[in-house]
Amino acid sequence: MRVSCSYYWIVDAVVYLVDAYDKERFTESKKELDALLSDDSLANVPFLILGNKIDIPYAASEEELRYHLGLSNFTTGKGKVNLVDSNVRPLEVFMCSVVRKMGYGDGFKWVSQYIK
Ligand SMILES: Nc1nc2c(ncn2[C@@H]2O[C@H](COP(=O)(O)OP(=O)(O)OP(=O)(O)O)[C@@H](O)[C@H]2O)c(=O)[nH]1
Repeated sequence: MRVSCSYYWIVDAVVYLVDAYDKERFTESKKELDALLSDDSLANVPFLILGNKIDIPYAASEEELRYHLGLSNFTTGKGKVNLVDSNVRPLEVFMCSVVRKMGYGDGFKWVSQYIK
């Protein structure tokens, strides 16, 4: 059963939270992410990918997560990057720890520049 379309109507951005510690589920995470990225109703919507649980030593690094999610060549750059005329969907990976309250703030700041 596919229910994802019932989660959103008008979407300014997608925040996709991945457990960076749960390496066995990276394939599943990639599959779900790919489905969202290829969804026509989300075309051009900025994607913030958060790699969570980096307080755990064995958690994947940012580079590892990019690789396993197939994003190595698709991230558009941190900081202020003007993509207005480029027709490129803003997409970036930020690592975070929700329990330590760190990392996600930079991600939300980054994505907010693309929300009108
Ligand atoms: N160490 C650590 N634990 C966290 C962090 N964020 C959430 N957790 C813990 O992880 C446990 C499970 O939460 P999630 O991984 O979010 O679980 P879930 O996504 O609902 O479940 P799954 O779909 O099975 O992964 C809870 O005990 C959380 O407290 C984090 O940043 N660091």
